[in-house]
Order: sequence, then C-alpha cells, then structure tokens
Amino acid sequence: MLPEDHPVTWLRRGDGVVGCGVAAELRPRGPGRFAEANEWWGQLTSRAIVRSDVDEPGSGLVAFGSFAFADEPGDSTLVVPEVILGRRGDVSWLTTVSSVGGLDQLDRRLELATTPPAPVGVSFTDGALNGDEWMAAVGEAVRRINRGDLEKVVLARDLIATAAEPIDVRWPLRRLAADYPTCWTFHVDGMFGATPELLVRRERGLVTSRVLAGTIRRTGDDARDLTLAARLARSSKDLEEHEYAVRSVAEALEPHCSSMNVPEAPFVLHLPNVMHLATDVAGVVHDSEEITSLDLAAALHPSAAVGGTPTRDALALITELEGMDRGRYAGPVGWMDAAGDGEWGIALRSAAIEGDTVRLFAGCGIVADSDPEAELAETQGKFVPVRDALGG
Ligand SMILES: C=C(O[C@@H]1C=C(C(=O)O)C=C[C@H]1O)C(=O)O
Repeated sequence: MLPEDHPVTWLRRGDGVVGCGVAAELRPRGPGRFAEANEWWGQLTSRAIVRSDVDEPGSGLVAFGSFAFADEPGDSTLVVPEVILGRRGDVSWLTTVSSVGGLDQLDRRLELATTPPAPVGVSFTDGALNGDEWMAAVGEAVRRINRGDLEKVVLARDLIATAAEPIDVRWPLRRLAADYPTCWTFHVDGMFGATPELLVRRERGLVTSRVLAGTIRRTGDDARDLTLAARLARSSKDLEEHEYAVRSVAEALEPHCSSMNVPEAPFVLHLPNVMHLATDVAGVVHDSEEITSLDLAAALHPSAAVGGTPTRDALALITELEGMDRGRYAGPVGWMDAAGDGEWGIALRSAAIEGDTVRLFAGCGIVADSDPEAELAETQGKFVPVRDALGG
C-alpha cells in the first residue's frame, strides 16, 4: 500500500518502482521539455552522494516523469520522491533521499500508508466531443486519408467522470494493478492508468520497445475471442496500421543501435478488455554513455501508434479535428535512474485526476478503410480499465 503523500507508481506483475513525497521536482514545458528534463537530471545526479547495496536498474536515485503529448500547450513533470521502493523478482530495495531526515521520519511517513477509500457517486459525461461529433471527425480523417493527404492518424476523445468527493488515486491504482497485471500501472502527478504499450526500456545497454496498433474488443467468450484473434492477425487494415507504428519505432531507434531485432509479423496480445497486434522490438545501444532512456523516449515520441504517418501531418490533423488538449495522455510516462536506464511507457488507458474530476482518454488509429462506428466502439473498449477502476 502506498502512502497518501504524492504517490508515484510504475508496477507490472508486482515488480517495479513506487515512491512518495517530493525531494525535488521540475516542470518543463514546450518543445524542449525532454532536453530540459535530461539536463536537470544530469546535474542533480552528478551532485548527489548515493550509498547503495543494490546494483539493479531503478536502485539509487530515481526520477518519475510524465510528459505532455504536444509541444504546446502542456505541462510535464519530473519528480524525485523522498522514499522509493523497488522490487525485481527476489530483490527488493528501499531508497531514502536525505531531505526525509532520517528513519524516524520514514516510519511516520509509512504510517500514512492507509487503505484508500472508494470513490463515491461517480457519474460520466461526454468530454470535448460527443459520440456523433467524434464519429464525424473520424469520417473527415478517412476522407483526408483517401484524398492522399496522409496515411494514418490517431484520433482520441475524452470522457469526464465526476465524483461526489475528491478521489484518492490509490484506489484506481490498486484496481488497475490487480486487473491488468500484464500492463504497466502508472501514476505521476495526477496522470494515471494501466498501459499495455512500452515506448522504450533501456537496461544496461539493451533497449526494448513493445509496439501496439490494431485492436479488437473481447467478447468474454473464450472460443469466440480466439476466432477474433485469428481474424485480427489476418486483417489487412490492422496489419497496415501496425506496420506504420513498427516502422516509426524501428526508424527512431536505429541511429542509437549497433544491432536490432524487428520481428516480421506481430503477435496477438490478449488483455481483459481488448486484443492488440503487438511487436517487441529489441536492440543493443551503442551510445548509452551519452544518451539516456529519456532521450530515446523523446526520439520515439510521438510514434505512429499515437500520432500517425507522416507525423507532422498527423499532428496537425489531430489539433484540427480532436477539439481538445491531450495534456499528458499518449505522452511518455515512466522512470529513470542515475545511469539513465529506465522504462517509459505511453500514457494510454489513462486519465488525469484533479480533485473530484477525472478526465479519461481513448484513441484509435485511423487508416483508409476505418469505419467511424467501429472506432467509437473501440474507444469504449479502451475506456473500460479506468472506468471500472473508479467503481466502488
Ligand atoms: C491510442 C490508443 O491506443 C493505441 C492505438 C491502438 C489502435 O488503434 O489499434 C492500439 C494500441 C495503442 O497503440 C489508446 O488506447 O488511447
């Protein structure tokens, strides 16, 4: 259980890093947000004195970050918690950052690790666009693609949940971690969710990325779901959408890798709510002395899984058609240690929480033969994780 004081989370199957308190924080903005964060982190870690008995990525000083999707507008956060707990298999560690002021304070802090209360009186309303308006935007995107303006664009929409009282984020986090064990459950500064998509992980010179694109809803009937999974694996529309996403990731990683493995065909990733076409890309980085995992995330963002192809045209169309600010939705979220190793996911199946209001986000890749009604249904499937996690 996490303490109430500024909890941060990055968890998958019980492994990961969590923390609380704020020892240091940066709020970078604009197109230089990643570079500013890297520079700040480099200076901070070079001044720190670290004593550690553990030699695992994620031990010692760790920063958690959540970055805005777009260059403008948008706030991003990089935060160094006062207390960090890590676990990887049989190894666990606890890191305290000196401003905690000794073990007495730590005890007091951990006493705050209470059970969070369930949200009360939650109701949902449309966000920027209602269902019909959003389908019209998808129809327009399909027209532009067929006219030859671009190849793929990812369009998202939001849904607003309002509760009778402020929501304790630890409640949905607990539910998400339990219900979506193969996803990365995250929370940094109000942005939370359980993402199935790993933008980049860098550990000791090895880099991996899990690319998703191409989705089908699950029915709850296992036999039917298997038939649907086979259909997804053969669907030319989904394979095309997927190919754009894999290519964008492979091209962005290539300059940093001495060797790379990009599987030729995707596998089908089964989640409780949806199934995705998935490809795990891996490589050996040759520049880990100069380049951090956050630099790699910045080079990969926005991949065609959340932007489109070509990127610049897709971003312009997103601004034109979505009618909302994505905030940190679909931006990089994760952690990094002093060596620059870290894991950065894409903030999907996610929401922004502020007091009694939670803004949920979901989007879909649109290609030449996308059907607006099917895409709307897909967003509903993608809202399910956070929606259910807000239930009592
Ligand atoms: C954009 C989202 O998901 C992305 C889009 C997908 C698709 O269009 O098939 C699949 C996985 C993600 O890469 C989201 O969940 O909001």
